[in-house]
This record gives sequence, structure tokens and C-alpha cells, in this order.
Amino acid sequence: MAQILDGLKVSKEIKEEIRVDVIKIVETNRRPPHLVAILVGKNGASMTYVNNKIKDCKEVGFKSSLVDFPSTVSESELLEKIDELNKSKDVDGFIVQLPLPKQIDQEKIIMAIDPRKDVDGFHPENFGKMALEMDTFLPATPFGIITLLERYGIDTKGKHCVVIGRSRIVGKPMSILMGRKDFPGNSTVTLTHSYTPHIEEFTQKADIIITALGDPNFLKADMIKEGAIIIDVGITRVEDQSEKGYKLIGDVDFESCKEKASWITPVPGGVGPMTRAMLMKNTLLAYKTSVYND
Ligand SMILES: NC(=O)C1=CN([C@@H]2O[C@H](COP(=O)(O)OP(=O)(O)OC[C@H]3O[C@@H](n4cnc5c(N)ncnc54)[C@H](OP(=O)(O)O)[C@@H]3O)[C@@H](O)[C@H]2O)C=CC1
Ligand SMILES: Nc1nc(=O)c2c([nH]1)NC[C@@H]1CN(c3ccc(C(=O)N[C@@H](CCC(=O)O)C(=O)O)cc3)C=[N+]21
Ligand SMILES: [Mg+2]
Repeated sequence: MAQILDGLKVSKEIKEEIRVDVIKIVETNRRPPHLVAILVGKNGASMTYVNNKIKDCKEVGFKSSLVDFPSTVSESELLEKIDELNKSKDVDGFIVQLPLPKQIDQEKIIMAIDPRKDVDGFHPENFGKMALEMDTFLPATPFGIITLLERYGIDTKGKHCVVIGRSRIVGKPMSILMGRKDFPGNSTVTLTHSYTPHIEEFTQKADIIITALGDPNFLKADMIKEGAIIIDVGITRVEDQSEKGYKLIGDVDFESCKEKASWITPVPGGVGPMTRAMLMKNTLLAYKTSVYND
């Protein structure tokens, strides 16, 4: 029976550490850190994430602002807002919630963000620094996963880690972090994706599996080895009869895999809350290193 990697619990601990830090900042008559979220359109999941981030900011004592645009917003309007946030002495970090509507070139938007305020760690300058093991903002989800492993004292050194999915925001940076000459890291990493044939031949050999494909219950018990460590990033909304009208399903068939794994993250309450805690951590870092500050 697997032990649970409790992301909700660890995320609360991290937010509490940040809150204490913010109290000290404010006590010395300095303004609190300020995070801005840009939301385009009214996608239900995106609205939930952004509202949760605003709630997290309140909990840790940050100022937060939401800038929302209709889904019909033009690229130039969005770029103008980014320029304004880049220049604002009152803003430490901001994120542009993804995905963006089709008329908007995502790369162009990410490139426009001042890397010093890019608390998502999506700008190529920050991504490059991450890959080269220089200090920078780490993308929140992979950062959350390595922090979870670290806090549970899970040794990744010399382990075979299989990552499923190669997106810019999860799979690709995750595979790089696990292979870094750092702790947690020093794993031998296999990055798999939709063109990987017979994926079970890889997952069955893995000591650590990180699923980020977005296919509910994809990873079954017969695809993993006894004692594997399973990290489930996937979140899919599936309609049900509950009050909310949906439930969240991970990429891992939790019920069967928990019998075989040594450690496993739940959905919800695993990687998701850790992602949000690390966004708070990055915003605090942006505040502390800000050229505008003190
Ligand atoms: N908990 C959290 O904090 C977060 C959760 N998520 C969730 O994680 C999941 C993934 O998100 P994201 O990375 O943005 O997703 P993307 O859709 O951007 O990427 C999915 C990746 O999975 C690969 N893939 C798809 N199907 C398969 C398959 N059958 N076998 C192997 N690989 C496959 C794709 O391959 P290819 O490149 O070939 O297309 C792609 O690389 C989603 O459920 C999302 O909601 C995302 C961000 C944060
Ligand atoms: N610029 C940008 N940065 C992101 O970091 C980013 C993004 N765009 N687009 C979408 C994905 C997804 N993502 C999640 C964050 C928190 C939870 C989360 O809090 N999950 C809770 C449940 C929340 C709920 O009830 O829906 C949990 O798993 O327990 C999930 C997913 C960040 N993303
Ligand atoms: Mg989760």
C-alpha cells in the first residue's frame, strides 16, 4: 500500500513560511509583494485556478490583482498591458494564464514579459537559465514536484525517472530538473510523449513516473513496477452529479496503482496545490530581487 505525498499539507506549510516572511517585510514599513494575473476569456478551469491564486495571495499577505480581458482581445491590447506591468514599480510578478485564444501568438506574449517579473518561469531566458542550472524562477508545477520530493526526503539520485508529456509548462522542464546535477535531481530521465511506442515498456522499468498528459486514469497498475514513486500532474474535469457539477480525475488510475506504488500523489490535493504555493514562492523571490524594491 503506497504512502501519500500530501501536496495540500506541504503547500500549507510553504504558504505559512511565506506568510511569516511577509509579516517581517511589512513590519519594516515596506509594501507587501504584488502578483498580477492576466486572464483572457471565461474558461471555467482557468477561472478556478486564477481565483485560487488570488485566495493564496490573501493567505500569505500579498497584494493581488486580476486583469481580465474578453476572449476577443487583440494581441496588441495584451502586449500593451504587459508593457505597463513590466514598467510598473508597484508590480513584482505577473502571469498570463494559458491557454490563450487562437488569434493570439503565445510565444509573442511570453517573449514580451520582463524575465525579472516572469514568476511562471516561461520566458526563454528563464527556461535557459533553469536548463543551465543558474538561479532563476523555476516553472511552478515542476518546482512544486521537486519540492514535494525534497520535503518527503525521497532520494532521486541514480533513479530512473520516466516523464510522460513534453509541454513547455510541465513535462519538458520537469525532465530537465530531474536530470540536473542538483538535489532533487541526478535521475536518469526518459521523456516520453505521444510518439513513444509501447510506453509501458518504459514505465514498467521506472523508479519514478511523472504523468502530465491529460488523459484520465491513463496509467494502470500493470504499467508500473512494485515500489514505484508516482507523481500525477494530470487534471481533467469530468461531469458528475455533485454540487460543483464535476470532479477532477488525474492521469493515474489511483485505485489500482496505490496497491503497487511506494509513494503516490492524489488528485486533487497533490501537485495542484504545490503549483500554487511555488507561484507564491516565486513572487516573493521576484519581490526580494526587484530592481524597484528598497
Ligand atoms: N497540477 C497542476 O498544477 C497542473 C496540471 N496540469 C494538467 O496536466 C495535464 C497536462 O498538461 P500540459 O502539460 O499543459 O498538457 P499539453 O496538452 O500541453 O501536453 C500534453 C503532453 O502529453 C503528451 N501526450 C498526450 N497523449 C499521450 C499519450 N497517450 N501517451 C504519451 N504522451 C501523450 C503530448 O504529446 P505530444 O507532444 O506528442 O503532443 C504532450 O507532450 C493536463 O491534465 C493539465 O490539466 C497542467 C499544468 C499544471
Ligand atoms: N500561465 C499559467 N501558469 C500556470 O501555472 C498554469 C496555466 N497558465 N494554465 C493552466 C495550468 C494548470 N494549473 C493548475 C494550477 C493549480 C491547480 C490546483 O490548484 N489544483 C487543485 C484543485 C483545484 C480545483 O478545484 O480545480 C488540486 O489539484 O488539488 C491545478 C492546475 C496551472 N497552470
Ligand atoms: Mg493535484
